[in-house]
Order: sequence, then structure tokens, then C-alpha cells
Amino acid sequence: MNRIPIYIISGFLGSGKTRLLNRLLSHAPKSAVIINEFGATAIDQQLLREHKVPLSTLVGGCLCCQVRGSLAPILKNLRMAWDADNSYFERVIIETSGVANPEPVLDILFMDRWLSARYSLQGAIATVSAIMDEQNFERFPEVVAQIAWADTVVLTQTDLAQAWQQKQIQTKLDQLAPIATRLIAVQGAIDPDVIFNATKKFRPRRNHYVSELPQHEFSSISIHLETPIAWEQLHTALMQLITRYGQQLVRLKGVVYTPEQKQPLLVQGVAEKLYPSIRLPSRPSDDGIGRLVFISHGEIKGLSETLQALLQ
Ligand SMILES: Nc1nc2c(ncn2[C@@H]2O[C@H](COP(=O)(O)OP(=O)(O)OP(=O)(O)O)[C@@H](O)[C@H]2O)c(=O)[nH]1
Repeated sequence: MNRIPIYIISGFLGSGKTRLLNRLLSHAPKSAVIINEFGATAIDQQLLREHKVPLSTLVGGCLCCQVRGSLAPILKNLRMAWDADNSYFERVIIETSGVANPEPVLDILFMDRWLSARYSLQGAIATVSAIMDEQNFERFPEVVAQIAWADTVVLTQTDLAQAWQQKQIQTKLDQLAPIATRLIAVQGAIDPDVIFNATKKFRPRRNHYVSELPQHEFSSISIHLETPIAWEQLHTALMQLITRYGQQLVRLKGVVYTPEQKQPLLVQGVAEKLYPSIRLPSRPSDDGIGRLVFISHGEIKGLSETLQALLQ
């Protein structure tokens, strides 16, 4: 039986998974994509709106735990669609949430006999930001697990990193993923052949790193903005939130509307840094309601009220 190649992209919150996926899809448009977002509101699909690929989104929990049960049915449906018409797509790419431990996800592919007969895992890829705080390796066991399970590690955001940061992260990767293929991708730019046509690696299980991770200590809050807000005002408010909650606020992202322009604006922040916002092309389905997702380490009480007050 022909098995469909499957690729898993993991990597910590804001490490550049979606950016990489976006670029990969430009080279490999015949891909079915499954995206998992920890927050309750889907944002990443907005970044992929230019691609006309079969896209499934799992939100409101992590693929390794809360929404794990949904993966097999999606893969089964995709396979049945492919059996009916195999020109539909040539591979499946799964982007896990930034807090996922890849092991339970890989287990689904290996343990479910129906799936393992029909899908072949071709790559476990982890994106790692060159500007990630080194303390994250201690703070978040998920980061270590993602790297330890990867057969390809893609170092991202090197354009933002100082030489010492790059050296520090490379040393860490030497320890955690000594035999993984290591690539550098600025803004997701990568030779797709290295991902899609690489010889498959068989890696021994590394139980000492990853078998039992503690429960996630992350929390997410989704906020809707019913009316457009001037970008300058929103930007100031978000900067104030970032300063106020510091390292506890690990990730923010969203799609918002401003009175200045009709097109929605994509907002991205990672670890005390707000990235330049990006105008997205308009679509008929744009509803004018802004959506922001905040992911924190531990619950931040009153974040929504604080933002509303800052926007008064
Ligand atoms: N300067 C620079 N920015 C990058 C690079 N890669 C990604 N980014 C930016 O980093 C931010 C986060 O990238 P994403 O691709 O959304 O990260 P992610 O891992 O998908 O994030 P989550 O899904 O929330 O975990 C975005 O603003 C990207 O445009 C890079 O190589 N250089």
C-alpha cells in the first residue's frame, strides 16, 4: 500500500514554525496541512491564507494532550480523501503547538496500525530561535523534548541574534541533538529538498529526556476587539502589557482591524518583543472583529481587564 509521507514541525512558541511552513508551502503546494494552536482562537491560518491547501486547524489545547484525540480522525479523513483522488495532495505537514511534546504525537503515527500502514513519518523538524533566552531550556522541558525528538533542527531568527547568542545556541544543540541535521533559515527561507528529499533518519528513543513531561503550566487568553482600534493606541497598550508582565507573557499574536486601513493587521510578539506588524490581504470572510491570543507561563489574572483599561 502506498504510504503518504508525513512531516511534523515542532518548536517553541514564536520560534518560526508558521513562517517556515509558509515558505515550504510555496515550494510544495500539494500538501495537506494540520495546524495545532494552544490558544482558543486560530491565528496561524491567517498567515497561510495565500495557499490553497487542505487545511485543518486544532485550537484550544495541545496536540500532545488536550486535543490529541482529534489527530487520528483528521488523518483518517485525509487518507480517505486521498484514496478517492490521490492528486489531491502528496504529503501531510503537521505544525504542533509551541508547547507540544512531540513524543505523544509521534506515538499516534507509530502505534495506530491503520495509520502506520497508510502514513510514513519522513521528518520530525524542530525550529529553534537563535534569540531564545537560554533559561528556557531549564524553564520549559517542552523545548528540550522538541529538540531531542527532531531529526532536523532549523535555527531561525539568526538575523536578529548576536554572534554570542548563535554560539550559545549551537553549543546547546550539540548536546541535545548531536546527530540531527542542522539548518539555518532566515524568515523561513530554506532549501525544500533538504526537508522533503532527505534520507530518512532512524533515531533511537531518548527516554532520559522526554518520556514523562510534567503537565503544561501554560495558560491562554483570547480577547476579541469588537471595533477597529487605531494602531498607535493598540501598539502602545500591547507594549505596556509586555513590560508589565515580562517573561511570564511568553507569546502574543493576533489579527486586528484599524480605522486607518480596511486590510487586517497581523500582530506578533514573543518574549518581551513585539515584531513589526504585517498587513494581510483582505478577504470576503474578514468580519472586522480583532482577535488577540496571549499565552503565559502560569495564569495571568486580570490581563483582559488591564488591556481594556489601557485601550480606554
Ligand atoms: N527577523 C526574523 N523574524 C522571524 C524569523 N522567523 C520568524 N520570524 C518572526 O517571528 C514571529 C514568530 O514567528 P511564527 O512563525 O509565527 O512562530 P511560531 O513558532 O509559528 O509561533 P507559535 O505558533 O505561536 O508557536 C513572526 O513575527 C515571524 O515573522 C526570522 O528568521 N527572522
